[in-house]
Amino acid sequence: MASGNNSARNNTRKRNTTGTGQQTPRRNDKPHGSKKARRIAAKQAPKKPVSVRKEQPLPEVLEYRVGMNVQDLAKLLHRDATEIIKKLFLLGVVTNQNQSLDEDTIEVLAADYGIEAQQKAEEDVADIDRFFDDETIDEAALVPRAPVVTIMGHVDHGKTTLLDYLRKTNVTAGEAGGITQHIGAYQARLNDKLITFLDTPGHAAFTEMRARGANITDITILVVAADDGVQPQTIEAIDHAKAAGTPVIVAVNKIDKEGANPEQVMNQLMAYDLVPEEYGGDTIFVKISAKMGQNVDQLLEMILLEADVLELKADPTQPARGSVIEARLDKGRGPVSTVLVQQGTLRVGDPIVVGNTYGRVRTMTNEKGHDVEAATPATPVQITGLNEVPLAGDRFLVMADEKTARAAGEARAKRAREEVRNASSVVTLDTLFNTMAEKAMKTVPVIVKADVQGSVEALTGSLKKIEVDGVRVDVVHAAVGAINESDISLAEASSAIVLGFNVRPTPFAKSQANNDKIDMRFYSVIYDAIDDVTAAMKGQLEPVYEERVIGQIVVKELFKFSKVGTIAGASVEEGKITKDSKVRIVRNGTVLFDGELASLQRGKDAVNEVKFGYEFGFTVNKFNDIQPGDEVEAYIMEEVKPK
Ligand SMILES: Nc1nc2c(ncn2[C@@H]2O[C@H](COP(=O)(O)OP(=O)(O)OP(=O)(O)O)[C@@H](O)[C@H]2O)c(=O)[nH]1
Repeated sequence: MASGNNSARNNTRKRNTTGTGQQTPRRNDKPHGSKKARRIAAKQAPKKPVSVRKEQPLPEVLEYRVGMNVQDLAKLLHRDATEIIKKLFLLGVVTNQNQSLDEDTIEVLAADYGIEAQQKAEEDVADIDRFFDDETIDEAALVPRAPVVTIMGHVDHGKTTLLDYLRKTNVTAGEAGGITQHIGAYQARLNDKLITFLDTPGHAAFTEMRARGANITDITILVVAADDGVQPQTIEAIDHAKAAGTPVIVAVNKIDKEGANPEQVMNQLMAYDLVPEEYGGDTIFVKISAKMGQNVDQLLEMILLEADVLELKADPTQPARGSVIEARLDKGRGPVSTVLVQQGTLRVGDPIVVGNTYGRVRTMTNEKGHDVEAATPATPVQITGLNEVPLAGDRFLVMADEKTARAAGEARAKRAREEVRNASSVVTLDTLFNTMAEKAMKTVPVIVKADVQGSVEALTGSLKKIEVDGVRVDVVHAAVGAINESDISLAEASSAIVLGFNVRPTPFAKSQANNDKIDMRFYSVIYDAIDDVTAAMKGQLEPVYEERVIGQIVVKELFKFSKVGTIAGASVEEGKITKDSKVRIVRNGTVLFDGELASLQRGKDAVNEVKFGYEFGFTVNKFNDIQPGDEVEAYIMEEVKPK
C-alpha cells in the first residue's frame, strides 16, 4: 500500500467533543474523580482490573489524542471497552463506547490504571495541502494518467467550437449513449488514450483556481484564429499559462476561412517565445478548423505526444485527492460538485473533506450522467453528498472516516473564518523590502496595465532594467486597458503588484483586489512608477502623500452657457465631493484627465460640498471634454507619516 495512504489514514485527530450526557471530572479531581467515585473506587481495593489478559499488559504511557472514544482507548490500553465504561462509571462519568472523551477524563482514567497519560502531538487535521506534496507520493505505485488540458484564447477565436466538436465526436462516455452534460470537464479518447479537457474556457477561471492552490492543468491549448491573429486576450492567455508553468500547444484555428493566414499567426507568436518547431523552436503548432473538425485528431495526437514528454503519472491505489472544477447548489440534490481526481481512486461512500466543507460521496456520475463507482486519476466526476457548496479550485481529500472528515472540514471552515487573509503571501510595495528578504525573492513580480501600447512598452522596458542587489523585476503580464478581474487573479496567483498607468480598475476588479489585498498602484508619470518600485526594493519607499478617494460621481448631462462655458451636471453615487477635491475623469476604464475642480455648485449657488445622492454642477480646470456617462473620482491628498 502506498505511503500516502498511510499518512492519509493516520491523519485522524479526533474532535474534542464532549458529547451529550457525558460528565467531565474537574481537573482538580484528579486522579480519582469525584469524592463519591473515589469512595466507590476505594471499596474495590485491592485494585485489580476486571479482565486482564496476561499477554497484554497495560502500556507504560497512554498516548492519546483529545476526542478519542472509549473504543479507541480500549485498544490502546489492551482492555475491553466494557471494562473502561465501568471504570468511568465508577469515576462518575456515564459514557458509551463511541463517545468522545476529553483531556481530563482520559487523564483521570489513565491515573486510575496507574499509568501516565500523554497527549500526542496534535496533527493539523485542517492541513490537507500537505497531501498534495510530492513527498507523499510512492514512486513504485505510479502509473501513467491522462493529461489535463485547458483551452484558452481570444474571444471568438473558437474555444467553445473546439470543445463542442471534441465533445460530440470523441467523448468516451458516449459509448453507452446518453446526453452530454456540461459538468465542467470531460474526457476525449484517441486510439484508446484519454485526454481530460477542462470545459471552462476563460483565463480568470484558470488562474483563480490556481490561486486557490489547484494546479491541475498539464497542457494549455492556445486557440488563435488564423483570420484575426494575435489579440489582447491571446497575450493574456500566454502570460497566464507562463505564470502557471504549463506547456502551450498552439491551435491555429479557422484555417477553412477565406483570408486565413496561419503563417502570420506563427510569426506573431514568435515575439512571445512560442517558436514553431520548423523555425527551430519547440512549440507545437497545429492548424485546425474547429468548425469542420479538420486536423482536430492531429491536435489530440500532439497533446498525447506532449503528455508523453511530461511523463504524467499518478498512484491510483491511495485514498483519492484532487480539486474542485465547479460546484453549485441543486434544488433537489443539494451541493453538486465536479471534481477532478489527481491521485488515488475516489469511490462512492468515501468520507471526504472538500475545501471548507465535508461529507460522504453519495452519488458519482460522469459527463453523460451515468453512475460510476470509482474514479481514477485525471477522471472528472460529478459528486453529491457534501454539506455545503465548495469553490472551484478547492482541494479535496478522502479521509479515514466520516468523523475525521467532519473534524477537518469544520476546522478548515473555522480557520477560513478567522483568517481574513494570510498576510505573508501578499506582496505590497510598502512591505516589499522585508518580504524580499524573508522570502529570498529573486524577482519582484509586477503586472502592468496602461492606456496605450507605447506606455506599456516604456514602463515594461524601464521596469526590466531595475536591479537592486541582484533582484530584478519580473513583468508577469503587461497590456493595454483597465485593470480587470483576470489581472487581479493573476496578481494573486503570482504574488504580483499591479501597476496602473493612466488606467483604473473595473468595479469588480477593485472589490476583488480589496478582498485579496492586492496592492494596486496608479501612476501618470512613468518615472514615478519606476522610482517607487526601485525605492520599495531598496526599503526606502516613504510615501509622503497618499490619495484618499472621497467620492464617486457620474456625469449625467451638459449645460452650455455662453458666458461660463460648459457645466457638467452630475450626481454623487458614493461618498461626497468637496470644493478642494482633486478629480480624476475616467471614461471606459481609462483616465482621461487628472486635475482640479474649478467650480462646484448646486443650482446657481457655489457650494463647498455635495453629499451622496445629490445632483450638482461642476467645471474642471483646463479640461473641457467632459461627456455624459463619464465617471469622476473625487479624491484628496493626505499626508502619510513615514514608517
Ligand atoms: N469558419 C470557421 N468558423 C469558426 C471556426 N471555429 C469557430 N468558428 C466560429 O467563430 C465564432 C466564435 O467561435 P466560438 O467557439 O464561440 O469562440 P470562443 O473562443 O469560444 O468565443 P468566446 O466564448 O466568446 O470567448 C463562431 O461563430 C464559430 O462558429 C472554424 O474553425 N472555422
